[in-house]
Amino acid sequence: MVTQYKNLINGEMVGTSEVLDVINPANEEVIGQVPACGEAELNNAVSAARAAFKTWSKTPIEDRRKVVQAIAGVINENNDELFRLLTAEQGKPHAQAQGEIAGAAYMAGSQATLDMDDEINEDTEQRLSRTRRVPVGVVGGIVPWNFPVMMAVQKIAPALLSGCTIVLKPSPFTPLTTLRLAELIKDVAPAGVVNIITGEDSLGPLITSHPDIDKITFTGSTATGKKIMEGASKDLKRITLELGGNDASIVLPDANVEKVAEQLFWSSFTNAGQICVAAKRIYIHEDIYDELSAAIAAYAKNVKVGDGSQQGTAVGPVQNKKQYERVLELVQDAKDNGYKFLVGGDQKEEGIPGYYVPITILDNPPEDARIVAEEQFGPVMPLMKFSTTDEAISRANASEYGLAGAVWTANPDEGVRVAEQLETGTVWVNEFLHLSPFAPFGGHKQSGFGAEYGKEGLLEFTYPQVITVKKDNVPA
Ligand SMILES: NC(=O)C1=CN([C@@H]2O[C@H](COP(=O)(O)OP(=O)(O)OC[C@H]3O[C@@H](n4cnc5c(N)ncnc54)[C@H](OP(=O)(O)O)[C@@H]3O)[C@@H](O)[C@H]2O)C=CC1
Ligand SMILES: CCCCCC/C=C/C(=O)O
Repeated sequence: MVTQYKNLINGEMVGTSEVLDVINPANEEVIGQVPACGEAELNNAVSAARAAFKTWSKTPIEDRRKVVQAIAGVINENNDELFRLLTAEQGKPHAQAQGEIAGAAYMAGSQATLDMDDEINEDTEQRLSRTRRVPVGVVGGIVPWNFPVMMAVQKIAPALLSGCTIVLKPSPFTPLTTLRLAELIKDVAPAGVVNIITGEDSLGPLITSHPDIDKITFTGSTATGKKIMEGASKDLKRITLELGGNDASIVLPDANVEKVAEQLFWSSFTNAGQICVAAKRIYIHEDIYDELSAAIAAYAKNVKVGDGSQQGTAVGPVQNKKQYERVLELVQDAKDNGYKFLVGGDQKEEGIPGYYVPITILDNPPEDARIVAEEQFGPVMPLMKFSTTDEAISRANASEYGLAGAVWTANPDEGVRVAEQLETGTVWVNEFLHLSPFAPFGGHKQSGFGAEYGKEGLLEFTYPQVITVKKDNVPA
């Protein structure tokens, strides 16, 4: 008997007669069914959020903070149950799933400490002008399948703290952990403040163009981001878009090969490479290219790809069939063009269920190879050789994306000099995949706009309202 999950609407867990199957990518078996909501259920959720907004937006921020902290608390308390379910639906190995759940709780708890105090613009004898922040209203949150819990919480926490209410749609590929989380949220948040609904691919566009939703916060592909912008333009909804990336790492010649090989590997292969900020193009200086590429390949050969619930698995399957086929297509294109593979290049053994892509590392493919120029979003790592730092910077910047990047060097000052020339919203020097709840995270160019996290991320859920009092003109 397949477990039936319900949606959270107006403080109640509710189902629908139509349901959608959810598949475990490690074995392609159905592991749960979720409601297939349409317009009627969406309208109920939006009405509940609108009604709750009246009170929630007037609730003191200190009380809203407590609710966000309570959400962080229930996530932490239920890590053990949540991470197993997350592995089953998303595919990531247990340790990484545990990390995502703990990370989501940490991000929510930390964001709960943020403030949006009034700011004084002018305080003179003539006038007092201040900016206050007012919540935008009902938020529609749309999230993908690579970090379902982190992404859900990343939308819910700042929305609630700002005084907004939310209708959140998980990806139909990975809704289960979020719906379990919905049950936990039901017990700690007032009815209607958080609503979580699932449905077929018609649901996202319905949310985007719903006349009573005031803002969309979205994480996913650039192509979908553009559609959302279009759908939201009718009512001039506020939007925050966290989109794709084709993030470059630059390894300068003074980098210690032994120290960076393993870290570079995980900057590309964590979550089977399905991270917007994963390193997707690695530029290595020619002086250390042979040694470093050999060290990465040697490390890769001992990494186990398999079912994330099995001990020893370090890289799980790709999350869904569509993505699996896309990654295989890019690998096949590289083969057809005769590019050299240091590791991988073949498909999994025939007859084994699951969306497994063997670890794939390419040896110096050209810039215009599809596997370099496109966002792979899979367990794939092209290594490329460069001669001068300026050349590496210019190749790194030759992308329509601008999400993140990294520089690896024994000289952090030089790392910062290079970082400042990269056209991305985040750059790490001798670090990877670290996001802070206190720093704005967002893309340049076609990686989106707006920010999440930090005060900037919180303010995205608000309108500024400027109140000016003319002190010397009181008509008394
Ligand atoms: N930046 C990131 O973190 C991510 C980037 N990607 C990139 O996107 C590629 C495709 O992945 P895919 O799953 O198709 O990602 P999408 O961007 O299509 O999907 C992400 C979310 O958006 C929803 N959605 C899709 N179309 C619309 C629409 N027109 N209006 C409103 N919501 C919509 C999806 O729901 P539904 O499935 O029901 O349509 C899902 O909840 C990947 O290969 C990868 O390159 C993917 C995931 C995350
Ligand atoms: C271990 C890395 C955590 C990154 C979480 C943020 C991911 C964003 C995205 O893929 O959109």
